[in-house]
Amino acid sequence: MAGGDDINGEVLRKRDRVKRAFRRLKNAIKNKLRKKRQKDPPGDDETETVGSEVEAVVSEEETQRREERLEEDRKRAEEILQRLQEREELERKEEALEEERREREKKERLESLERLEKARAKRELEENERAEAEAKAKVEAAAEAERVKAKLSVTEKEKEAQELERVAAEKAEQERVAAEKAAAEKAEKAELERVASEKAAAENAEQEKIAAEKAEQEKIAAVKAEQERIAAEKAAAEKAEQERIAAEKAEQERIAAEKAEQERIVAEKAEQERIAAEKAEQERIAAEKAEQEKIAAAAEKAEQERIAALPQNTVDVAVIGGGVSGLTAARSLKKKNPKLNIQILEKAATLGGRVNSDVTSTGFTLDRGFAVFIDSYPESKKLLNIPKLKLQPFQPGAFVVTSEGWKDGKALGGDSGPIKISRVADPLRRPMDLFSAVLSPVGTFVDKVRVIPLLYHVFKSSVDEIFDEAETSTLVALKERWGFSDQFICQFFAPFLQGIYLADLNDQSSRMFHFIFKCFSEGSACLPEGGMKAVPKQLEADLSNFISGMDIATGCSVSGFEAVEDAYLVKALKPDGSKFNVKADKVILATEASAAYEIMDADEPARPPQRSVGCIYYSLSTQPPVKDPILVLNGEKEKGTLVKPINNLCFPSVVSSSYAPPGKHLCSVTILGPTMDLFRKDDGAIDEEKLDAAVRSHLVKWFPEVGGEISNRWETLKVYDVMNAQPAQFGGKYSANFNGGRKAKELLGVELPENVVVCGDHQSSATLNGALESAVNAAKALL
Ligand SMILES: Cc1cc2nc3c(=O)[nH]c(=O)nc-3n(C[C@H](O)[C@H](O)[C@H](O)COP(=O)(O)OP(=O)(O)OC[C@H]3O[C@@H](n4cnc5c(N)ncnc54)[C@H](O)[C@@H]3O)c2cc1C
Repeated sequence: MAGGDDINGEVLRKRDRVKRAFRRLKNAIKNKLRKKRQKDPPGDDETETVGSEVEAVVSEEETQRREERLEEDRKRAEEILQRLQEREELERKEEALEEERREREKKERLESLERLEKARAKRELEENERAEAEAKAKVEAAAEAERVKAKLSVTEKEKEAQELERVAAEKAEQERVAAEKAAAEKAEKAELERVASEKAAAENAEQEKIAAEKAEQEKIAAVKAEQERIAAEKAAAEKAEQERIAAEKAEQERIAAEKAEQERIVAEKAEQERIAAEKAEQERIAAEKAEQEKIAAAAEKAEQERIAALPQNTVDVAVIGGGVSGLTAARSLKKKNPKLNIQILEKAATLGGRVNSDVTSTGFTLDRGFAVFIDSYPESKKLLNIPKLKLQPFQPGAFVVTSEGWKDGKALGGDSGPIKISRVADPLRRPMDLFSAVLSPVGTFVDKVRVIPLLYHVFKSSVDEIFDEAETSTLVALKERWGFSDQFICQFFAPFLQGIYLADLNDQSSRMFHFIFKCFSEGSACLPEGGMKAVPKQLEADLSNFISGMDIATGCSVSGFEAVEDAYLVKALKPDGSKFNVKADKVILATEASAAYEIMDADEPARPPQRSVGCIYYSLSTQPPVKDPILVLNGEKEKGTLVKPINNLCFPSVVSSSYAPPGKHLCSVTILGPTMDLFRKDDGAIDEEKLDAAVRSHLVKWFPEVGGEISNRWETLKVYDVMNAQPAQFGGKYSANFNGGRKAKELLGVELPENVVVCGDHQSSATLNGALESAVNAAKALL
């Protein structure tokens, strides 16, 4: 029995242990749940926080975008709120599930406990029943034993019966013990089974508990994971939100910066616009001012022009051009009618035109191109006070430089021979030269004889008769009419006449040849004291004798004239560009032909070609190589080349000492226009150094005895390059003529308006005489 109590006690202890274990498990679960709730309380203020943060970053300045953002924030906040509510709901559901689970577990445990209690009660009951059965069996066995004993005592049989009874009792006892033992074993087995079952149940329960705990843990882990997920989600959402806010903030900052930049740009632009507007305004004001000034200036200019257009001088006659023809025309008019008011308008700074000279600072007089005054010019003799010019004559004839051999008037050819300088004499005027003239190597003896009929012809013929003759070229006249040899023409006539007419003998008129030969034969080539400018100076001085009514304006270039009322307004410009207008009843055009065409704004149907010439002056401190006042001609066959550029030369200071200061001499070298052109540079100017070198080299060949002087000591004073020196007057429509042969009312094919006449060498002959003559005719025509 004691063993059975132990078993029962053990079962009860085990049951208590199981109960305690369940209680601990239950409490542990409760604690865990409570702690979890304390640890993760539901976050009610999240929405507010997010909302406030959202609100905090909202910029007041963003209007539309801000509203949009607010709307987005609001939606986002709602989403978050909804998510939180969902999470709360989820948690509530989880709690309910948890509660339900707990209830279910509790119920299961209670049921389990009830089952265990019932099993225990059943087992107790069975134990009791078994104990009662055992006790009953014992009582019955005792009663049987008593009955057997009672029977044995009666008889042997009874003894035997007793023995049997004892054996039976013993057997029964053994059986009882065995039964008890079996029962005990059975009970023990049952107890063991129960214990085992309890153990198994406990283990099962423990495993279930562990499983439940594990499940709980898993659930907790799941919840935790879910919470973590939610937290992560929340963190991610928060992070995303923060990032979004940060991005938004950055965006806002960017926008703000952009806005600030835009504002700055706008402000800058506005400033620029303001400056530009200011500038434009200033420019407008300036332009307005400029316009006003322009208007004022234009008005002033118009006024000036109006005033300028008014004639500065109102005269009877305006003479355009202050060369010898213009001066002579004015003087002729004044002599005929001293009451006339005359205005001379001259383009250049000085009067005289092509007859002019410069005086150097060292006292040399340089005519602007070699020129001579021929004292036998008929018009000069009439118009000028010849003695007053203090003319100094050249010796008649010339020195001629030759270098080639000739035979019977024909060139021998071959190389140049030795240089010879020979005199070509005029034995009629210098009988002492007869002998040398005959012996001179220049020309043949026949040539010297043939000069006599030529001289006779020009002596006996008047100028009119000469100009009435049939006109040929000079070359034709020399060769065919007078029969001169090539040698004589080449050595004498060519350089002599080309020096006067600046053109080939082919391009010179036979009339002009006869005329000039007559003048040279009857008179002398002279140099006035003080140079050729003495001629216009005398004319100018004559004009100044007229006390009134004679105005001379130099530096006034006439551009044209127009008829105004019954007069002409002659328009001129002063050197400073200001206008100088003259109202004149009558006009004399006394310019070169080209200028006259321009002033008349006329076509130039017969504008004559112009001849040009060059001249280079040297100063020398020693005696000149030619001591006579004579012209030196280049009689070489080849002339007018780069190495033989000289056409003729003279020493003016030997003719007239006034041309050079004391102790000095002046050498004048003439180079014809075509030869000058050989020394022209690309810009048209003369390469003076090159020309000078060539001339000096040529001079050294002519005068080798003073070659060193020429090369080293002669000083170059000036080079004159005279374009438009003379109009060509042969071969064209308007050849040279004489004594009013050409009307002063017509400018080489251009009819002139009423009260306008023209004069100048182009109207007569291209000489000083022609210019004077044309002036007289023009004056006559005007009055
Ligand atoms: C280098 C040289 C050597 C000469 N040698 C000799 C010689 O030895 N013997 C001889 O007889 N002749 C010689 N002559 C020729 C002689 O000098 C001229 O035939 C003569 O001077 C012509 O005079 P002119 O009045 O007709 O013309 P110019 O003397 O030319 O006078 C014309 C004037 O008009 C002016 N003029 C032009 N245009 C205007 C304008 N728009 N408005 C106002 N004024 C204007 C000019 O400035 C000039 O002063 C030589 C000429 C030159 C150039």
